[in-house]
Amino acid sequence: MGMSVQAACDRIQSPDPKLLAKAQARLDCLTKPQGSLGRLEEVAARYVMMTGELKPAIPRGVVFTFAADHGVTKEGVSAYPREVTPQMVLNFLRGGAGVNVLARHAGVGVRVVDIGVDHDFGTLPDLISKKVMRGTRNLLVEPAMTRAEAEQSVLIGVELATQAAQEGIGLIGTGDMGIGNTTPSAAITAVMTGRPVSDVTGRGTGIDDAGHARKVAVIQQALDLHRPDRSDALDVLAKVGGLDIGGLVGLILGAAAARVPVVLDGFIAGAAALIAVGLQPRCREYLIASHRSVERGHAAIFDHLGVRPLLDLDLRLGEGTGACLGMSLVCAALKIYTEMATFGEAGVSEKA
Ligand SMILES: Cc1cc2ncn([C@H]3O[C@H](COP(=O)(O)O)[C@@H](O)[C@H]3O)c2cc1C
Ligand SMILES: O=C(O)c1cccnc1
Repeated sequence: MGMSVQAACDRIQSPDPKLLAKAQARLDCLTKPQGSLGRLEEVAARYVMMTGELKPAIPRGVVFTFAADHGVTKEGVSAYPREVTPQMVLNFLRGGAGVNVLARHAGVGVRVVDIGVDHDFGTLPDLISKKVMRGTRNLLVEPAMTRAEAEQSVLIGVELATQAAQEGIGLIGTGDMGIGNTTPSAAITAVMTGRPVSDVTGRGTGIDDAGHARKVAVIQQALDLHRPDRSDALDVLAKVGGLDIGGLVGLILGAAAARVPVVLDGFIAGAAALIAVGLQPRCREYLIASHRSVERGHAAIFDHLGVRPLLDLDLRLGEGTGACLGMSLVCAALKIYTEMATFGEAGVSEKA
């Protein structure tokens, strides 16, 4: 691969705000009261600014679903057993998971990446095999990853996003599959936003009150033990993160460097975004948040990033399900931008 995380960050440029104004000027000529398509207008204008395409084609979209296991599942922090991670990977490859259905609905592809599942899949034609190791270590007792392992996970995401951009993919969505991954996501959120652990820790797959209390205690003990340095986002990712989250961090950085907009899924994607923005604040400009998840702490991520989600559907699944819906809205916004008639073309009178 030969690239460092630093080099990946350095390639990201801030978009030109003049493009936003140009796009808004076109939107204001379309046959509707000014601003009446609200956030669809904002999304279209931001897409134009991010990509630099003043007449954008409707992009081909792909959701990358990063799958990995988490050592912290030993502590009883999920309502489901660890074996579900590889089982769901096979479900993704057969097209039977929630993300497959919503991806078909949205007209986007799904690419499944094994970045750290604790299972030997052998060779499966449609699985992107990038296993760093068979799951992270238990963050309650030791760092989840070494710094080198965390970097490796990020660089895998960078490489996949870079390749997708080279293929002409114009919209990238984030997806995750990893039993236990709301625990590292909450840990990252607590560190990066500075909020108390109990404020940003939710029920994930649906743990009960006792399980939730255990989850909060596990995260608090891990933070007390490892003291991750929030000014060094890679340190946070390594000590209390996950391989799936690392892949998403790289996906965001690689997409931003290629000027490909990234549609974030739920809470796990939000945690990855906190790390990516911690590494390179400029990548924030390439993010579109699809929805606000039920998971406690997601709102704190949006507050911290200054990002506003498009949808609020009480989703709490992950996989990239919300991202698919968000990508469909991005395409709707771009069709408005490119297909609607202007006042001049349609002979409609403008505002008095
Ligand atoms: C059948 C099934 C399918 C899923 N697809 C995504 N997740 C989601 O739930 C997990 C995170 O929640 P927790 O931290 O509580 O384990 C992740 O795998 C996430 O992708 C699923 C979970 C299950 C059980
Ligand atoms: O917000 C999410 O993406 C989420 C929430 C709970 C469980 N899995 C994923």
